[in-house]
Amino acid sequence: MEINNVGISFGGLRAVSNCNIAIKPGELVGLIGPNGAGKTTVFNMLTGVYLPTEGDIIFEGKSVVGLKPYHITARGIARTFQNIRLFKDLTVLDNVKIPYHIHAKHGVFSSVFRLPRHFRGEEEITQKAMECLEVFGLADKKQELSKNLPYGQQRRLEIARALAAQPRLLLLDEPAAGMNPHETRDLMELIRWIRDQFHLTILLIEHDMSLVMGVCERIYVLDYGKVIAEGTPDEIKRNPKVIQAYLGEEVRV
Ligand SMILES: Nc1ncnc2c1ncn2[C@@H]1O[C@H](COP(=O)(O)OP(=O)(O)OP(=O)(O)O)[C@@H](O)[C@H]1O
Repeated sequence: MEINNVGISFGGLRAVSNCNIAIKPGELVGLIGPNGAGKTTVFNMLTGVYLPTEGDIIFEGKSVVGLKPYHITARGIARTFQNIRLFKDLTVLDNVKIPYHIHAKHGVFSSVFRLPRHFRGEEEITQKAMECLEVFGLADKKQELSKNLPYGQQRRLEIARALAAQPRLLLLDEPAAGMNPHETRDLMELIRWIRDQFHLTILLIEHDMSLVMGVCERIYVLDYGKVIAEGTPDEIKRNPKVIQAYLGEEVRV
């Protein structure tokens, strides 16, 4: 994935400018920066929520700029949100089944007329969704309404649902927000594991510096909408520009 000279303005505000980020297949990369630096805006441009004012975003050799979020998901990019956005009144299982339909082979025709192909397709989707829930330790919660899960499990379910869209690039917006240190550590191990297991590329936004440093192989730092540094966790920790950008914020490294 390549973000080439991307920028966006909201009225007079340059939220992101001249942003260049390149991620190779299989990398686990962090995107960090102080509050309001433009991290979520970058995710919103990658997923078609916002249209960049300039620049291009190339995924697997083709531009995704101008595509609708649904089409971008179908092209292989899935995300989670800073504020959990589950289908609250659906069960845990249904939350994970829905994205599998993007790739379902049984079409609308066989579903409307309840043809055998529809039932075979549904069975296959249920099985895949259950396997996905197993990975996230949520299989025994399959019939619960997602809104009734404890917070940490809702966060895991959101990642499970993103994974169910069978992406090749997974974007995680503060996946550990609100989790306790124990849950956070487990989640980070899980993120590494799913990257390896499902051959994913992952870009994640995270506020907890120790966490980003521990899990990511490479990090980009945004400040006032600009990439001010890129490097390994060690390089980033020592980078004077990064230290300067974080002055006044609590930095846990
Ligand atoms: N739809 C919008 N309309 C106007 N301004 C916006 C919009 N979306 C984002 N912004 C502004 O763009 C800037 C970057 O916001 P963004 O949410 O991307 O930052 P962030 O780095 O993700 O911050 P945080 O760490 O606090 O989540 C902020 O000044 C924000 O107020």
